[in-house]
Amino acid sequence: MNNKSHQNIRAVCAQAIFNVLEEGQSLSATLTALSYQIANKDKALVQEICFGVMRVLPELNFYIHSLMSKVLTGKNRILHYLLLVGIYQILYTRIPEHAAVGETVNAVNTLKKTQLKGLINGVLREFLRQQASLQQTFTQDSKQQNQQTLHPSWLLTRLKQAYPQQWQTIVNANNQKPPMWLRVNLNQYSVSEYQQLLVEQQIESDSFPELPSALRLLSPVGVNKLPYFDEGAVTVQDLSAQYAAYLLAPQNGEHILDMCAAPGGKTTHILEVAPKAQVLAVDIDPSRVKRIGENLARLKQQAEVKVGDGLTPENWCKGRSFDRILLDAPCSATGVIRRHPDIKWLRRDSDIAQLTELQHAILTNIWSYLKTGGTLVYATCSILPDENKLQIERFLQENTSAKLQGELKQFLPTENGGDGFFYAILKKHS
Ligand SMILES: C[S@@+](CC[C@H](N)C(=O)[O-])C[C@H]1O[C@@H](n2cnc3c(N)ncnc32)[C@H](O)[C@@H]1O
Repeated sequence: MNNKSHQNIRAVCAQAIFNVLEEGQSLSATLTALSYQIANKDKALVQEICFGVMRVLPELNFYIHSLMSKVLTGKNRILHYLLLVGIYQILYTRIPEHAAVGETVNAVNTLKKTQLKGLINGVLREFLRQQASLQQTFTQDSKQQNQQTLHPSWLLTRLKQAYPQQWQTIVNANNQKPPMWLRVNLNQYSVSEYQQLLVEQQIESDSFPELPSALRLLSPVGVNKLPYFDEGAVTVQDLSAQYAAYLLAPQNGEHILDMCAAPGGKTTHILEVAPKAQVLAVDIDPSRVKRIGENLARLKQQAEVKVGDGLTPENWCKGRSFDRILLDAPCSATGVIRRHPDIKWLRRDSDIAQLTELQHAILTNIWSYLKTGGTLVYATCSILPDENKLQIERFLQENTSAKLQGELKQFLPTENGGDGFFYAILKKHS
């Protein structure tokens, strides 16, 4: 795309946030769709603003509701989101105030609402005048206690119930920017060898003794900065997600089903651990399935890749059976809120029961394709017991051929550590 199609980036941010909060689109998907409007040099700032607004949304809304007697609605709703973009920059970026306000006010023209330029300018300037007292009210007023957690109340209720001692730590971890973890391809480099390559690029990292492949970068970088990324030397993958392939313990020559596999983060790890395993990777979403192929190609790995529904395996794997199955089930993603803060505003309490039923149905359908003596690893990036512990307890009660191996693993998100994740290893007996 040429530069002419690049827009005022504050306007693009307001549009992206509108698409998430009014249209229910995921932030990553909407930013991909809008990316042709954003110059490469601006991409990091757009990400920073949009993800940041999602992270602190209740705080920004509190300021706007304090400053305006009537919030913007209807055809002018997009300007409400532009105001969030403006205030976020003032509070959370190093952009000088005058530039943050000036650029945000200019975006009103791009959004073809020129008649409201004065209003947007006025609200932002009033915010600058009242900033200190508004911030104090937000952080200290006991009426704002729920809002201060920056989480929706339905999720807070569930977290408090499940983790009466830890919910605050979870909420704090969810409100941080996520660390960037790498999975080193041990077929190419040891962790210490790759760390050395990183040092040569002035990229600092920590290793993590518990997992042989994991490295945490002290500050995130674009993948184009990672040595030999295109040659498959490393994959970007959170620490907790890296347990999946080790718990599955695939062996060369075995038949493995990677169910709900897209975009293939765990498929490629399975093949790094057992390069001669016969892997079938299946996912319901054709556009995401394409990305499994791209990831396999980067790592020069072979697998059978199919679009298929976990609810109807008879349509795509009739007559086959597997030594091991990884079911990385669709879930609330409540363990990865710090990576996808839009989840807080896209999910509804009622989604949890629906997801729990979907997970149960996929697990039950897929179980009959596991050989006797085989292993199934059930995984989610959720921290809610309904999708995890209670799900597995119900399955064990209903299926006498299933036995739990080892303990259930519920990882909670930790600051600078891994995401929230859950694993259960199930063995099939006759
Ligand atoms: C947690 S993501 C998988 C991440 C992947 N395993 C990885 O490591 O890269 C869950 C996946 O489940 C897929 N999915 C949702 N419902 C499904 C269904 N009924 N059958 C198959 N896949 C489904 C989604 O398209 C999504 O890609």
